[in-house]
Amino acid sequence: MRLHLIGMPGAGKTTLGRALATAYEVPFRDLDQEIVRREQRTIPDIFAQDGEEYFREREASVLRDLIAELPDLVLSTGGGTPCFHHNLEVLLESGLTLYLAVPVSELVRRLQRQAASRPLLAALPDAAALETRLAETLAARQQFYDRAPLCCAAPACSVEAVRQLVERYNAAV
Ligand SMILES: Nc1ncnc2c1ncn2[C@@H]1O[C@H](COP(=O)(O)OP(=O)(O)OP(=O)(O)O)[C@@H](O)[C@H]1O
Ligand SMILES: O=C(O)C1=C[C@@H](O)[C@@H](O)[C@H](O)C1
Ligand SMILES: [Mg+2]
Repeated sequence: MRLHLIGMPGAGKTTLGRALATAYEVPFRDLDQEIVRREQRTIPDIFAQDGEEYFREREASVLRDLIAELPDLVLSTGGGTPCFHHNLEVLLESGLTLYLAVPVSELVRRLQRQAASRPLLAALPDAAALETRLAETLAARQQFYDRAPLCCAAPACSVEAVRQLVERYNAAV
């Protein structure tokens, strides 16, 4: 089984993905972490040294590599992954994709202390600016996220809740 998690930065894709992989007893990969491993530098460094376009190309190619390599996989994507280089089509065709939906107010709470490690959110002066940026980003990305066949909304999105969603989905198709 391949299960892909998509959603905004701070939605909990990495945290939940790791727990789901343990529960399903399949390998876990985090796309951001795989890019960092292969590039031997952090995401802020990649953005600063080579720009977002380069990052998006690496993201698209590492995504395709992981899917080709691992028939069983829980994959946590980056927040922007489904929105570039036809990655959403790749995700939809190669596994079951779940959108982890979290309100902007909750994302602000979670990301306030971590914005510096996320280049697209760095250098914002305060929580209000972070909230505006996240709301604009979500508005642009919603059309991609909404194409996932499964959606789980915070705070109900536990490992058990996702397992039930997947079970119901598989029984229905
Ligand atoms: N269900 C949850 N409830 C509260 N906080 C959470 C929950 N899941 C994750 N967090 C916290 O929110 C922050 C972001 O979580 P995480 O890194 O898993 O998100 P992400 O979706 O992978 O983000 P990114 O797209 O930036 O990689 C972390 O500090 C994490 O501890
Ligand atoms: O929302 C985004 O576009 C990003 C989210 C992170 O997961 C990283 O993939 C990177 O910082 C870009
Ligand atoms: Mg993550």
